[in-house]
Amino acid sequence: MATENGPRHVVVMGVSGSGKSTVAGMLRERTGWEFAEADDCHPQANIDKMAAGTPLTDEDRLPWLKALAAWMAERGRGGRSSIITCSALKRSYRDLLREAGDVTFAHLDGTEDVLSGRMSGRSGHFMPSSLLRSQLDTLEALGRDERGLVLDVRRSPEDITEEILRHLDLAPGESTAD
Ligand SMILES: Nc1ncnc2c1ncn2[C@@H]1O[C@H](COP(=O)(O)OP(=O)(O)OP(=O)(O)O)[C@@H](O)[C@H]1O
Ligand SMILES: O=C(O)[C@H](O)[C@@H](O)[C@H](O)[C@H](O)CO
Repeated sequence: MATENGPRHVVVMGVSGSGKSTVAGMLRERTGWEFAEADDCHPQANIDKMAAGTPLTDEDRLPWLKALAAWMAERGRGGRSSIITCSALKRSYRDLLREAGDVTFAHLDGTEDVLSGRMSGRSGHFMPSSLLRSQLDTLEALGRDERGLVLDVRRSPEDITEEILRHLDLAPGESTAD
């Protein structure tokens, strides 16, 4: 639950194929908040590495996470709320992102079965389904002290979006562009 009246930031998180882009797109439509897709912010070396089937290391992710935190913080300084997609698999990664200000994590949670089906059902994405296991092994669940919520990916994207909006205390249908 948000505790401030200033700008807020939502990180739609989860492993590959969990629906981050889909849900974040709906949230953006509903809120009018600024949006960044973390996959677009990876350096090419990271994309190439994942496309070749090699998981990223902490070192690979660190500059990328810092850049995402800086992007949110910059919006916040301008009084603007924002939404990003980001795997945010480890608590230490989320600690970095939290430095941006009032950050809520919406974790899209699903089993390997469901997620691998979704990954193989899409085309033209650099991420191979073979990396899903390492993503799930790396994932650290949200701690009770971390601001956020967990959503089952078997629900519809619309339903998930509504729940995130309710969690943020944003009435359904309300446009809150700020
Ligand atoms: N709640 C949902 N129910 C059913 N299908 C979904 C749901 N959310 C997303 N999908 C579908 O699952 C696939 C993966 O979704 P999406 O690309 O949004 O995931 P992602 O987490 O952004 O993936 P990545 O991090 O690998 O880019 C897409 O084909 C999308 O249409
Ligand atoms: O931290 C990571 O390993 C990456 O961000 C991955 O999660 C992918 O970029 C993303 O999921 C696209 O499939």
